[in-house]
Amino acid sequence: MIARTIVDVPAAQTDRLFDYIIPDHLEEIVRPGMRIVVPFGPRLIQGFVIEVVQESDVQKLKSIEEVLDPTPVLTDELLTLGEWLAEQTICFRISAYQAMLPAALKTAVTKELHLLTELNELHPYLQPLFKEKRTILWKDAVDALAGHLKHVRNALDQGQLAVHYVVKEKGKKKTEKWIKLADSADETKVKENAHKQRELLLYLKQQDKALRSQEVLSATKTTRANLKALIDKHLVVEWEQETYRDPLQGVEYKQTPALPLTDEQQQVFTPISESVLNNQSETFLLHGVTGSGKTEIYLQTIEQVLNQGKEAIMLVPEISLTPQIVARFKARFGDEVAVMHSGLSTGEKYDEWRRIHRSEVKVVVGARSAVFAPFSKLGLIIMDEEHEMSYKQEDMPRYHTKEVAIKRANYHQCPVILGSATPSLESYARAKKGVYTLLSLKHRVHNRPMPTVEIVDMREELRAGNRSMFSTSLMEALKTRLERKEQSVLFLNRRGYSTFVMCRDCGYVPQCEHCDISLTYHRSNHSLKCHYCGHEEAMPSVCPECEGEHIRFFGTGTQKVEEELTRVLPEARVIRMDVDTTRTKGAHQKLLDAFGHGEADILLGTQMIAKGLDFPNITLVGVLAADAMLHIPDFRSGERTFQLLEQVSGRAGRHEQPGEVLLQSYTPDHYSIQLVTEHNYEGFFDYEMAQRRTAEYPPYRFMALITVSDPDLPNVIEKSQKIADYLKRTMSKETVVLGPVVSPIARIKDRYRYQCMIKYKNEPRVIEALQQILRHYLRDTTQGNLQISLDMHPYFFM
Ligand SMILES: Nc1ncnc2c1ncn2[C@@H]1O[C@H](COP(=O)(O)OP(=O)(O)OP(=O)(O)O)[C@@H](O)[C@H]1O
Ligand SMILES: [Zn+2]
Ligand SMILES: [Zn+2]
Repeated sequence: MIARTIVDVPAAQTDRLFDYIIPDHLEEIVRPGMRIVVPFGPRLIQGFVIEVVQESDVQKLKSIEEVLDPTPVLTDELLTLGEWLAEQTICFRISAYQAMLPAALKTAVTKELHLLTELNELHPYLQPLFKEKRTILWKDAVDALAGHLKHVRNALDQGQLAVHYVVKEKGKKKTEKWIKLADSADETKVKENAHKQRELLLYLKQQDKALRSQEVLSATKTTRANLKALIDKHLVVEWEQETYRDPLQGVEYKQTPALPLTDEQQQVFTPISESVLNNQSETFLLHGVTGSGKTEIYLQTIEQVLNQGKEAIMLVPEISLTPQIVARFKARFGDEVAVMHSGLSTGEKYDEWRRIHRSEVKVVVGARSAVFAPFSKLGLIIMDEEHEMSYKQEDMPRYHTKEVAIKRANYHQCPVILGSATPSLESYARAKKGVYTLLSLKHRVHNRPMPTVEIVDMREELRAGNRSMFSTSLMEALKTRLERKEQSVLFLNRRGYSTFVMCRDCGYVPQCEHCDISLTYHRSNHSLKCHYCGHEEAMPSVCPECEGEHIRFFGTGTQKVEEELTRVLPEARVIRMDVDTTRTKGAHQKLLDAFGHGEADILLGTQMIAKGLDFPNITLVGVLAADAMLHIPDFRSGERTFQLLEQVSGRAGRHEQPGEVLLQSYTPDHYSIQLVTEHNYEGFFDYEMAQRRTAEYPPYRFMALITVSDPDLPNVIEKSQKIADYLKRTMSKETVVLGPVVSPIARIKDRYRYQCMIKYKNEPRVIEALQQILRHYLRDTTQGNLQISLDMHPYFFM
């Protein structure tokens, strides 16, 4: 038998199947989706078995050296998905497969076999192995059983054995003592007057399953000595069992029942629920204003999926994967929930993944990569805050989570829900065209009012002599909250600072005359540059608009704001949340808890406080610089600004008390800011779509970004020019090829970077042309220093 294998060498030459002989003693065990160790040149490397076939065309094959997994880590579905992913994003298949697995599986892992039943129930071949201990090394089993591994397979299938993985570098695994009633428990061995022992036995009988020793002792208020007596009499068996590192251990979740849905909620719930019940692969776009109760809909849809015996993936952007969100899911579904996000240690992530892999949980709440959760009976995928950019992966494979979700849902014939108060233009446009089913929640739960939003013109403040970062109205509003003992949120957007130039007198920001994109300041030659088309101009010393002299670039940090805040409002208790204050584990939760318990009056923070917060006492939201993101050189910056402001505003007045929002801005007339005052998503959509149509940007066009880099500048210029020329020659007339131009980050790690962009509509040959470019420069990229990276639907133009 032959294993067709993808080997772990991420390179163009090795991005294909290699055949290996499956030695006889492994024949029963090797299946597609398992990791194996194979000889490759002089080395031994890892690989994934893709297919098992009878014959190979290749002569002189080598043999598989070792099998790393007793059961496949990738299902058939995920194997096919990886192939698709590699093609769509133009990456190596090995990179696609590795993106689907927890990092721990890329490193050395020891496998163990654990006995779950009585020794004598095992196949005679296996019994000697488990005579002395209930856990043995997988490797020892392979050595001892050469040729009879199929018995292990059968025992695994029958649930007599289980596979445990131990991440080597994480060292010690955690174990606990477990007990259960022995199968042939002869109760007459317990003396009449040994009440405690009898009680213990009775309890185990009633529970009729394996239990943690410690739990049983405290439930029956018995001592260890009593238990020991029963074990010695062979009435009870005890063993050590590996426990999972539970990232949420010690946190108690009170069970919450489903809330009766409001009429509006019911109206969107019905079609989704029909789709779930009819096993339809349908994509819903749930557009619901902030506080409209989208999460409750997610919860109840998941419940329905679980009732069908199926599984659900709940995707949340990394940044809003807050303890508060996790708590809402844990409170509804308890132990059925696994959590996956970057805050977990390698070991924890691995444990959560295994709980999914072994079908011990039915719901996973997680960031981007959780879309690959190895469920086999998937009934639903939800993507909350679907407009968030973090759903796009920025390293190979550069996939968008939404596309993967829809692909998987297609395979499993189940619905996808994309939810947001501010959907991406792409998704909303597709929903309007009927590609997705549009569902709307236009009102907050129980018709609570949306917060009132007011724009504060910071140019006026400057004119009136106020040079501080807080406007007079914001100070007033903060003071009122202090008096009323209500809470405020202050939001500082740090993204986008310091790259753009702005006039502080009139709010003017220099734009490229060809691209409608803010120009970027270049310190080195004191100039302004467009990163789409290469246009360059001198940095003005006075504002071309108002001739004012306060034209410069911009920047401030949360720490500075905090200092200023304590100076002007010394009586206010402030909690600051940013990357610095949330670095340690659990800090995020602690700060939010403190704020939730009313230990502070003001929560000051960055992006991480923009979403998911649901605190009843917040009645004021202040945004210090609403325009900060508006001027990032990216055609989506208007969209992002609207989305972010609408989301932050949504934190105010979610419960009984009404909310107020103040947006400080130097460009108060910009539509992305203006339309937030009316919470007018539709209006924003129409306006922005018109812009995109004129400038030929997505969703009217697709885009692809090609970045070329090399330590040798002339080489980068030459190669990127040739690539652009080739594309211009091969693409159809309507397709626009922009560049080559210097990348916004012109040099990284001594590599000079240039980029080209393609804007296309109907261009079936795009992927092929790009692959052709990669092939053409194969020698330069493997033997020289040249790098060419491709991003099919770019979200970052750096
Ligand atoms: N049917 C209901 N009855 C009573 N309260 C509800 C109901 N549905 C939701 N709520 C409550 O309304 C508040 C807002 O709901 P939720 O957080 O689900 O909104 P959301 O649309 O997800 O908001 P956002 O997009 O702003 O995060 C929550 O406190 C929630 O418990
Ligand atoms: Zn000006
Ligand atoms: Zn330009």
